[in-house]
Amino acid sequence: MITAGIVGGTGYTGVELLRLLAAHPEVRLEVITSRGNAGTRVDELFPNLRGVLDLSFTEPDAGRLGACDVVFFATPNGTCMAMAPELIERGCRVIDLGADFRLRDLAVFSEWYGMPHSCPELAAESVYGLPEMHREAIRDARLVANPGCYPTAVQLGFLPLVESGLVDIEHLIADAKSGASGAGRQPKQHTLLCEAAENFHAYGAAGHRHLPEIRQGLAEAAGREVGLTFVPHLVPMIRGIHATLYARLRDPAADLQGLYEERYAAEPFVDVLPPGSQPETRSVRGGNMVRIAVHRPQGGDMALVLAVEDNLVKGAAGQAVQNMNLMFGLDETAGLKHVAVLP
Ligand SMILES: NC(=O)C1=CN([C@@H]2O[C@H](COP(=O)(O)OP(=O)(O)OC[C@H]3O[C@@H](n4cnc5c(N)ncnc54)[C@H](OP(=O)(O)O)[C@@H]3O)[C@@H](O)[C@H]2O)C=CC1
Ligand SMILES: CC(=O)N[C@@H](CCC(=O)OP(=O)(O)O)C(=O)O
Repeated sequence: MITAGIVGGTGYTGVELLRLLAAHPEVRLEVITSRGNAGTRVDELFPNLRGVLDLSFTEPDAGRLGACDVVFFATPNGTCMAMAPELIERGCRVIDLGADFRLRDLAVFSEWYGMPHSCPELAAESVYGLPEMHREAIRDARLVANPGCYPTAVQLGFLPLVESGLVDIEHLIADAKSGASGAGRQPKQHTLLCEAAENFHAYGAAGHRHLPEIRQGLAEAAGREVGLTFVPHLVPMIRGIHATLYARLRDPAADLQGLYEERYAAEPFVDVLPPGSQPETRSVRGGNMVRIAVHRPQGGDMALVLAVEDNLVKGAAGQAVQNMNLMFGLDETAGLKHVAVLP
């Protein structure tokens, strides 16, 4: 059995990790931290875990966490980089669900996240945990940077087009919508029921912190810089991301359906839908699957890609478990085979 710890077990990604790891056949959860709830039983706070998890929250302690095989950070940005060096020194492997190790250029990190980076050496060795791009490197990584929720959907949606050179990569457009759990569990005015329900709006139109992360991944896939307009929106639902992606085709006769089916044929968590499909967020709710449909509206020269994921699963905790499975040589789908919840 692999022993696991979670730092930050009371946020939405933390409790989602608990749900997935409690049912994982190869994992024993040893430590789950919360400074604000230390001493409280996990199932007192989260009754969905009654009878499946006999643990209480503790203070984050490097000694106890460092004895685990793997430690997940489901914490605000800046937390993982403060603790990861000591844990890795103690021999455990680390998966950060936050953004501390996602960006290669640490000046770009500081610009978007408003903090200096405290461990550039670890940043240099960390692996960006998008298995569909970096599967082999993830297997050997000591430190994995789990991608952001929007970047997972947008990169997977664009990858086949960008890798193949079939589209104009200077003018990519990503129009994405997220449910409110993406904003985390901390109370914020814009996610109050009376603000978010019966309401719909864009945010971050001038620049969102996921823009440099998406650009970095797509540039790597393309072999050169890409131009991207990315606009996120908040929709009145709890879970789910829907990304509508646009790119101008350089070869309007290209077989887009065949391209996507071939690129993702061996991927356990990317489902390319039949021609003409329009995926719904509820088709991935609670599951680790990304469902993608590719269109060429009116047979014109624009490629239109529709991608849906659950922001808390493939966009966060599920992808983190997928990465852990790769790091420990397990079946990549272990603990992630459950079907989405519909309706
Ligand atoms: N929500 C989403 O859809 C996604 C979120 N993420 C990322 O995952 C991370 C967690 O997100 P989310 O679950 O929404 O976060 P929350 O803000 O809801 O939860 C934060 C958790 O971290 C703990 N925590 C906060 N500060 C510290 C600290 N300094 N040291 C140790 N523990 C701390 C908190 O517990 P306590 O204060 O009691 O210790 C709490 O359990 C974030 O980096 C987020 O950006 C990534 C992808 C998607
Ligand atoms: C709806 C909503 O507010 N979503 C969050 C993004 C989700 C997230 O947590 O992103 P990181 O993992 O990079 O922090 C936002 O736009 O800030």
